[in-house]
Amino acid sequence: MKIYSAGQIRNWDSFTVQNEGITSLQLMESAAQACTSWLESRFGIHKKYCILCGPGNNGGDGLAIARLLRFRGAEVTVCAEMRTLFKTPDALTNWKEIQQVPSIDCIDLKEFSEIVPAGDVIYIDALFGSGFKDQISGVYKEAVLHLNTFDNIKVSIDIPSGLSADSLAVEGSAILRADHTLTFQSLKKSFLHPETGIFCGKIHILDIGLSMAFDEPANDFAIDKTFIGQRYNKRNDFSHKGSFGKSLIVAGSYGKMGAAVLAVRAALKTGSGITVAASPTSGYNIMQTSCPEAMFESAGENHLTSIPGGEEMAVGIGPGLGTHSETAAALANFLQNRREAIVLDADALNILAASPELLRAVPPGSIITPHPKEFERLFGKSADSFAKLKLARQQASDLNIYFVLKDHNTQVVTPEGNVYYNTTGNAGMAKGGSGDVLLGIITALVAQKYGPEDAALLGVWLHGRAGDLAAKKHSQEAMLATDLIDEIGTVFLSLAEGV
Ligand SMILES: NC(=O)C1=CN([C@@H]2O[C@H](COP(=O)(O)OP(=O)(O)OC[C@H]3O[C@@H](n4cnc5c(N)ncnc54)[C@H](OP(=O)(O)O)[C@@H]3O)[C@@H](O)[C@H]2O)[C@@H](O)CC1
Ligand SMILES: [K+]
Repeated sequence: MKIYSAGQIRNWDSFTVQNEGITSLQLMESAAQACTSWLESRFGIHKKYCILCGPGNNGGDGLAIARLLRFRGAEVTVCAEMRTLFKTPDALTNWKEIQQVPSIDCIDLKEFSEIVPAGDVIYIDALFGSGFKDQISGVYKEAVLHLNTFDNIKVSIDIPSGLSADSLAVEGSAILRADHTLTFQSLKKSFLHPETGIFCGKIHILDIGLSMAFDEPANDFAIDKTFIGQRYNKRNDFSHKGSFGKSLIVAGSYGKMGAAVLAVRAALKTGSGITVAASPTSGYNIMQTSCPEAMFESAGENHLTSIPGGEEMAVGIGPGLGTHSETAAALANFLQNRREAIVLDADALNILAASPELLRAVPPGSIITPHPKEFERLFGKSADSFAKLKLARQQASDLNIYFVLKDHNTQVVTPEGNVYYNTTGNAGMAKGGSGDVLLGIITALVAQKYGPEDAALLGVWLHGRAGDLAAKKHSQEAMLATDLIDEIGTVFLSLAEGV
């Protein structure tokens, strides 16, 4: 799914009006109907709503929702700024319609800050949407700050008010903290960054009938199920283990063999035909017992002192390696001789951070998977996640490599400057071992001849989906990286069925 900017969303709106033979007022009605149906299916009928309406079309949506909810038997109060009222023709039309509907209470927004919340009222935020600029002030700010103190359920229409669709909010500005955001047709960029996404609560994408023929270039994408379905290659019945390639997982040191085992098990479960663990000899028994399906290649005593060439193999390096100077030298030597793309994580990245000149030796097309601290060690501190992404885009292009920036919505950054936000995964995955599993998954996909972009995209999506299934079974608190590996099979089954 493409992620359009606020300006492009406006173009999408106009395109739909021009090409689908509907008016902008009908589009507003369609948006209001989608929201009303969602509210009823979620909260039931005959509920009490208080709808805060802003001056533009987001406010117009709120008014149309108020009318539809009232017709369906809900108790509805509308709060709007009576001094300036509504600025767009469609919002004004809906304001006139509201006057015809019996028993909708209308109160001035300036009185809202005096309101004491009633426990059973659901608050709808239709103050500002994609036309919002800068920061909230005056009566709108007071309303948002007051509403944020309520424990009641808060539902934002399209975007939490005060949040821009495309960028970080102005520091210190008021933003509505929603429990749910009902957004139209596609995700907005700000929903996918931690500083801004935190205001959205649970995000629900509603189809309001924007034209599917609309197509403008974009550099930002969300990795969703349809997208993955197009990139996943089903196995054919006449394959043998050689068809699925060989993975070499270079991982582990004395006391850190767990990370190596997780990466190797993940590679095995992701379908690598032949999987070899290159680890220190002290980890031999651990690896052979935990992963009998894998082969073992000794590459040092207690830490790695050499890295096998891995010719014709997909190579993933990093989990549990440690940063011993001999291991660092082995990695430097390997990079200088390796031509084909590789996957790097964890201590491999820490070694690169200590010798940044080595970054230039990373083969083109390689995938590196830093968590926020590892990225900072490699490229320095960024002011925020938007600035970090800009830096990652620049580095991916300069170094001709792919980044997997691990985060709440992990981002895959390509050398061409595209960013793909992952939409699977949960907070239960923010624990030791999860990154080791991701390295194993991506390496196994590279072994199966996925190009680096598809391996990274499919890898992060699959990893997150397996994490979601593990959380469902065990809870976010109790789930382990091994539980995640156990769910990889279920994800493949659903992919093969096209679900
Ligand atoms: N996408 C679609 O296809 C569809 C979109 N729809 C809906 O339309 C919404 C977008 O509507 P929109 O463009 O009218 O903008 P919106 O967010 O209501 O705000 C603009 C108003 O706020 C004002 N304003 C701005 N910043 C301000 C500030 N800091 N402080 C104070 N005021 C400020 C601004 O004033 P101005 O800048 O013009 O002076 C203007 O009056 C979208 O989110 C969705 O809900 C659906 O109806 C149907 C299909
Ligand atoms: K809103």
